Amino acid sequence: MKIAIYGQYYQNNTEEIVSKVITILKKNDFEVFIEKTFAENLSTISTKEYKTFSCHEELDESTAFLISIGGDGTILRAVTYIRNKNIPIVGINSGRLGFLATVQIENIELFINKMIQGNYTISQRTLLSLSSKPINHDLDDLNFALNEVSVSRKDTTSMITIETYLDNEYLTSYWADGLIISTPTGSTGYSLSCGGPILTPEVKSLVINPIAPHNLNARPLVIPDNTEIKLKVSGRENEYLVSLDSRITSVNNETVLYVKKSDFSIQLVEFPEEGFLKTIRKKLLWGEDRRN
Ligand SMILES: NC(=O)c1ccc[n+]([C@@H]2O[C@H](COP(=O)([O-])OP(=O)(O)OC[C@H]3O[C@@H](n4cnc5c(N)ncnc54)[C@H](O)[C@@H]3O)[C@@H](O)[C@H]2O)c1
Ligand SMILES: Nc1ncnc2c1ncn2[C@@H]1O[C@H](COP(=O)(O)OP(=O)(O)OP(=O)(O)O)[C@@H](O)[C@H]1O
Repeated sequence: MKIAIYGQYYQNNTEEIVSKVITILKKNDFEVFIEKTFAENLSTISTKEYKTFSCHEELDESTAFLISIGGDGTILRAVTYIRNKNIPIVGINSGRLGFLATVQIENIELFINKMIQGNYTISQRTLLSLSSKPINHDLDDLNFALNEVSVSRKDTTSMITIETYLDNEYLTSYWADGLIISTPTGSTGYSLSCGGPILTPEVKSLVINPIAPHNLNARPLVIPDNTEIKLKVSGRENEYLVSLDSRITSVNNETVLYVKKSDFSIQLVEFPEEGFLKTIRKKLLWGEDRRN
């Protein structure tokens, strides 16, 4: 069986983490594939010994799991390799928060063995896809997001106006720094920081959340995830920013954006000991009250 390993950064402890993972995988006769740039930085790993992949086309669809080593940012990047291949992601958290990457370094052996033995569940995560009129080639290839699509002001402190339509029906024009359209997964990311609600991962909804609206009655709105959202942006500058997770580009004000649920989802491996409810308690200190 094939297993892919992906990491974005190389740190002091990377070597140790990767060799721990590989030792277990080899013991269980897995065929290991490592992302090329990541593998080239690993001095104790011979790239000749392992096959590598350097783009999504080179990641085989028959890969049983992709093990992501890093933080949440690394998982977001891993998604750009997996796309619609249905390869489940196991996130080892060597980063800070590790909200999506739930396996802590000290538990690598325990959880990789659980993965091998099938003691896990799959959490299906909705993604958003983005299209535009006129077509913008910067948005062509990586036009999907696990967390959110956002628009925001560019090169100005002046707010932008975001005319918003749901299934072609006018909703409102937000006057704000920007607007976030978040998936349930993204509801604990940027949207949360802008006062948005937390959605449990399997909820079939999206959140539309203005960024710092200068208005007392603009609140986050939860909508069904089969809604198509149309955005028309205007402002003092000729361009605005569009982000998809950690990726960002500029588009001009004539560009109309269409955001909708992608036709594929991402599978996150979830271990019963590290489920979503425990994660929000542990990592967001959800509901913690020092008086009790
Ligand atoms: N003010 C904010 O809170 C803010 C601003 C911009 C982006 N972000 C988030 O950062 C993501 C991009 O990640 P990056 O690594 O490039 O940026 P980064 O380095 O600024 O890290 C962002 C932080 O958000 C956390 N995070 C990311 N996705 C999360 C999720 N689904 N649930 C809980 N926490 C999550 C990460 O653990 C990290 O601590 C975006 O998709 C967005 O959700 C947050
Ligand atoms: N391959 C790696 N090996 C060891 N440590 C890593 C590796 N990749 C990332 N890290 C650590 O994780 C940090 C954050 O990584 P990443 O950008 O993936 O996550 P993030 O989006 O900042 O989220 P988080 O808050 O979960 O760390 C890095 O600055 C580094 O300290």
